[in-house]
Amino acid sequence: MTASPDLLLSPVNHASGDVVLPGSKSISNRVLLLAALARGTTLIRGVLDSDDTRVMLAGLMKLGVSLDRVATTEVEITGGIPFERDDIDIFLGNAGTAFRPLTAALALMGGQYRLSGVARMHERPIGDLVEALRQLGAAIDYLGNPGYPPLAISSAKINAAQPVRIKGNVSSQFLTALLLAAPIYTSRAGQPLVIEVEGELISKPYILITLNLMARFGVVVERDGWQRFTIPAGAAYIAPGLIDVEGDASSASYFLAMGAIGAGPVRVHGVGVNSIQGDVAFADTLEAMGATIVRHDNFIEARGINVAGGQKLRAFDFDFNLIPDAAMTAAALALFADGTCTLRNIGSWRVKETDRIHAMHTELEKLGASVESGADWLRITPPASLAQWHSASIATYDDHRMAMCFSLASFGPVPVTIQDPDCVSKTFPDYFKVFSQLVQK
Ligand SMILES: O=C(O)C1=C[C@@H](OP(=O)(O)O)[C@@H](O)[C@H](O)C1
Ligand SMILES: C=C(OP(=O)(O)O)C(=O)O
Repeated sequence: MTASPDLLLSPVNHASGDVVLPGSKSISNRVLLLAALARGTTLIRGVLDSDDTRVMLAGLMKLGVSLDRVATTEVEITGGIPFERDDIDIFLGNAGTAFRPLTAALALMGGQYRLSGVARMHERPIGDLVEALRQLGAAIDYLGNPGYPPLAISSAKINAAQPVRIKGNVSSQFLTALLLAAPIYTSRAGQPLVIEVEGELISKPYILITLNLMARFGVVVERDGWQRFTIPAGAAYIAPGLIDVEGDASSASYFLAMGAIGAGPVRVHGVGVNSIQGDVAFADTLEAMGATIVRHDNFIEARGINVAGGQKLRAFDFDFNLIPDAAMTAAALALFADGTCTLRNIGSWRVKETDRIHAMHTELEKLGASVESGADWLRITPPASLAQWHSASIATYDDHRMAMCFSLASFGPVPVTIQDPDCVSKTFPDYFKVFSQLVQK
């Protein structure tokens, strides 16, 4: 794919205003699949309209799911299993939340399918999920490198007599995928499906999103800590009628960060105190850095210092394992801190849209920061003075979050160029339009 033209951002001084957030990617793709698997009709409102949800929708349509796009952000789905069509090729771009759950669902459903994505998706691991599905009898072949997409799935006899063991230290999406797909088995079987997590589980709040949404579709998972999950015998999805998707809490992080460094207030609408998304905890990180946060039922507001006027955020040293996506926003904010900032326990960054530890390290250095990094950590010392900032052209590595994070660098004293800004289309096609409406010179 050809890259979009560079975007030059001149220095900005102030940010304030209101943002209506696009729908949550994590909730949208889970709910689209759940509605497709559920008996009955679900109207889903507030669905994210972006690359990641478009590949999920296109995949479901190819599978013969009855799906009506009522409006850009509204989809009506009449579900039921098995899906109508098989023996098809499904392309899922670089959407982890589409690729991993669909792999599990189709492997348990029966039928022949070939699943592929963009080149980077073929470098993102899926072996731990495939191993778990094979324990259940699933027939999955690697069409390229072992442990990675593309995959070929064939019909097989599924049997969950023994607990299935799955690793969760590379991505929580493998456990999410198995949980979401489990009722395809339990609805037809006279026995429960028991999942045991082997070793450490990362990104835990995403599992809570999965369990919450499964419950809304009538499947209550019995849970013993983070170790053991039981989907009861006979458990089947039933359409809840209507689902409203929350605003995306990871997308909210960029705007809340703008309120924190551009005086504010910036108010994001669509997420609030009762959000089921772990990334709302990014507001706590901002508070620790010196921002003032107001939390409401359906909005969060940030106000803070004015870095253009010479003020600084408090430096931090945090474990970011629970909020790996919003953690990138914290890394960009380190440019405005009063000392060295450390991000720990972010090893999953290595296998996301790009190697994010490498990408962050390289691009923050271009702006004048001193950066060190290791297998699962990043340490950033901001430019010592305004004179130490360098104007830079930031590579974005086809990673939407690199583009969105580095827009925050425009609160510094130098112009910043964002390469291939349209890569934000993975989760937030309008990001730079909304950004420009909030900032003032
Ligand atoms: O389940 C989800 O919706 C997600 C889980 C996280 O991935 P990992 O579990 O791989 O960290 C996160 O980074 C991703 O953007 C969305
Ligand atoms: C890691 C991400 O995406 P994916 O759902 O493809 O894993 C992300 O959006 O930051």
